[in-house]
Amino acid sequence: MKKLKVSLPQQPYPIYLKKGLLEEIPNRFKEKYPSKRLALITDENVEKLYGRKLEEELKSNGFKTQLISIPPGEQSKSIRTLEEIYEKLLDFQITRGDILLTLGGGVVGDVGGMAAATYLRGIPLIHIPTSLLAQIDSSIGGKVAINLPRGKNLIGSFYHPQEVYIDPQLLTTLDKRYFRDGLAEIIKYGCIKDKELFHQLLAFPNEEQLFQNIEDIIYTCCKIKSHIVEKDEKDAEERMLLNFGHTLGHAIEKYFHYEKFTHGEAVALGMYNITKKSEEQCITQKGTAEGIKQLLKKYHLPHKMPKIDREDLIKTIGLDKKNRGQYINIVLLEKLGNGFIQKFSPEEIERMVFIEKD
Ligand SMILES: NC(=O)c1ccc[n+]([C@@H]2O[C@H](COP(=O)([O-])OP(=O)(O)OC[C@H]3O[C@@H](n4cnc5c(N)ncnc54)[C@H](O)[C@@H]3O)[C@@H](O)[C@H]2O)c1
Ligand SMILES: O=C(O)C(=O)C[C@@H](O)[C@H](O)[C@H](O)COP(=O)(O)O
Ligand SMILES: [Zn+2]
Repeated sequence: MKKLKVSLPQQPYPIYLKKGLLEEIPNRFKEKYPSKRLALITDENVEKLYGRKLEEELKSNGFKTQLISIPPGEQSKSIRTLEEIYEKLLDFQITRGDILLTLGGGVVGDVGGMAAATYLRGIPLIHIPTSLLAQIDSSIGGKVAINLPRGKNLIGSFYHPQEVYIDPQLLTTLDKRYFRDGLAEIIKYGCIKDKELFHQLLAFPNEEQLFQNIEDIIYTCCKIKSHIVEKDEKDAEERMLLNFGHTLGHAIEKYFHYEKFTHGEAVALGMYNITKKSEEQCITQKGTAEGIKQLLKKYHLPHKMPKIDREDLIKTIGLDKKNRGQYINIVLLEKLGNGFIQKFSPEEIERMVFIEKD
């Protein structure tokens, strides 16, 4: 078992990483949380694969549990789904002395975490991430959110879990498209902080070989994210680096109504196209964009900007949470492995997001 820690002064929490960890959870909880009642939030896919079995085993270990299953996919990051979760938590009469467990990908973690952060003004939360993206990104750092039609993650909070349990074994059932979603965020870490990781991803002959090394890759990503969150929990500066590719990426997701592109695909588009632009403006070292393009193509992630109404794009970018006053903060690369935050005026941003056809 590998263990990391997010050492936040008010609420440090452990991250456990081990193949087969899911099966150990009922016994671990029996020792750690004997009298707690557990609400288990998952989605309909993960419920069938893992949720029902986990609930049964928790029950046979004496826990009173309530399984709450939401439709899979981005559309569940909505006020309507959140309200449905609230109603079920109310029926279950969960209290602040109990635990809300999320078992799923980033969508379950975000909307389930939002419920934990707000129901009764806060219920203790534990994440059991089941997608690659959730294991290397969304289950750590405390960002929880839902979308509005006009913008991504516009409603949310910083609400950290008490613990995170990562079982890479669960990735064996993950659809390739969503495995690649997680790869986009791993590529992001390589771009902003770790060029060795970037080159390692390039060096794997194929996804199968990469998967052989997934536990070490997950550990590396969790370490990078934990370190950044410890330095800047609330996105004041350094943590914005984790948003590389997201200014354009979130605008793309929203423009296509959170349907056409997954989050990882949109972030891939954002990372490449903003770097192409910043290279053209001699902000980024020549050749960086081409390197990103090669890696995205290797793992079947998109790089060609879809046709988007410019006004809509500019308007959505104007809502980005990294903005401060009239200025828009965008994460750029000086070179591979070295991200930084650049401030743009609204006029300057027009030049940055006018994307010619590739
Ligand atoms: N809070 C954060 O810090 C943070 C970080 C990154 C991304 N996110 C958010 O995460 C979301 C994307 O997360 P995602 O890529 O996990 O998408 P997701 O939660 O929609 O999961 C993708 C699909 O895989 C299925 N699935 C999940 N685990 C599975 C498994 N083990 N086996 C088989 N199927 C499985 C799900 O049912 C779903 O159909 C976006 O909303 C993004 O904004 C949040
Ligand atoms: O944890 C962070 O900080 C991130 O930016 C991680 C991102 O990968 C993730 O998509 C996050 O939800 C985006 O944050 P937001 O503040 O732009 O909603
Ligand atoms: Zn992301």
